Amino acid sequence: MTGIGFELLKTDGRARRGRVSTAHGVINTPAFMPVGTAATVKAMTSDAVKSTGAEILLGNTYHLMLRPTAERVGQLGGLHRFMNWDKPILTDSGGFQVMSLSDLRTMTEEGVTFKSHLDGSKHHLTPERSIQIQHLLDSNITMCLDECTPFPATEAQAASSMRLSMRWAKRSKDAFVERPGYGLFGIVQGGVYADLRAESVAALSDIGFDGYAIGGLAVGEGQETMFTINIRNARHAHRDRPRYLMGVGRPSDLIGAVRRGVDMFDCVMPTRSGRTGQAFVRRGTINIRNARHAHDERPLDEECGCPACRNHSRAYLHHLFKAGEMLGPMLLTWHNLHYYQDLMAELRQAIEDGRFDEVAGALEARLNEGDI
Ligand SMILES: CNc1nc2cc3c(=O)[nH]c(N)nc3c(CCc3ccccc3)c2[nH]1
Ligand SMILES: [Zn+2]
Repeated sequence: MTGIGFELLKTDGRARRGRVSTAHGVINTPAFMPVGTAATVKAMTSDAVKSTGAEILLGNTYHLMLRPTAERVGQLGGLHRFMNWDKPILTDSGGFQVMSLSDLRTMTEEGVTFKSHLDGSKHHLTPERSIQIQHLLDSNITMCLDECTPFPATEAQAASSMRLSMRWAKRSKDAFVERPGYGLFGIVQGGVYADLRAESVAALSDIGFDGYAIGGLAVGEGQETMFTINIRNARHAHRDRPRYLMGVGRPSDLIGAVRRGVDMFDCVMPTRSGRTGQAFVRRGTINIRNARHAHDERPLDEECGCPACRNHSRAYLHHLFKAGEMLGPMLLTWHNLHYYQDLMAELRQAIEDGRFDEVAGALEARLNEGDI
């Protein structure tokens, strides 16, 4: 398979330290991938994202097909050139965003028809069209078009939804243009039902993909259920291919999922909550808008090397948010992404040193230290 390369460098229990190689560079795993929905990681320049340590970022088929359209981005040389990001890019296939963003959508065997949340115009997304859009975007890692089964769902609903996604996975694979350094990931569905999940892993393995994503989670099922499903999926899915847990998560979710063998993660929490004033720090979370930070001269996190923590006090960041200054969301986004990358770097090092349980345990204990 020309696609993308994956080297499994070290394991410590089920935790894995690996490396994914693509046409635009290498991704050290376990990896956190910042979300850059509309060709921008909101409030961050490409250089700022790079300075956090991120080695790959995510784009969205749904948003970019609506604006500025995939054809426009393709015409301008693809997403890397369009947003001046020369490292790897992964794009989602659009199914999840259609279900969570657009209204008036109809699902058929063929694909999904929906109205744009921007201007109400009508659009049609099929596996073939989604793969073509991601090719026009020049995405290094393309995701199959799938249906993220709603939660909760009965076993019968989850079964028919998963089986549709498996038929779409085959159509996605048939439409994908194989190129060295570019890959296609299948997405496991099956709701919270173990045997449906196993059926989905088997179906995807028979088709053959460069990597396997665990879909249908982080949709309200809760951490324990997510971990339980995740263990089963991780055990079944190929040892020698990357595993991507979609939509996960908070720092404690990341630590727990790395422990259970996951290699790649995405989540809007660090960026979205950063913009609202929520900072993730080694001892938990801080809502900078809270009055108690108004006179606090300490940085968000003494151990953080980001521009917010090196140059500013909590009092200043509190002021920026109260004053509605755009520098506030910029600095908190920057801090959160920097912290997430530091966390992943610490987990990679712990696996390399064979100290994952000890390091992860200490990190989890600090996250619950309380009042900060
Ligand atoms: C927040 N929780 C969450 N659960 C998800 C489940 C699925 C799923 O079952 N199928 C697909 N295709 N995507 C999912 C996503 C979106 C992840 C994403 C966002 C932005 C850019 C690139 C990728 C999810 N996100
Ligand atoms: Zn910081």
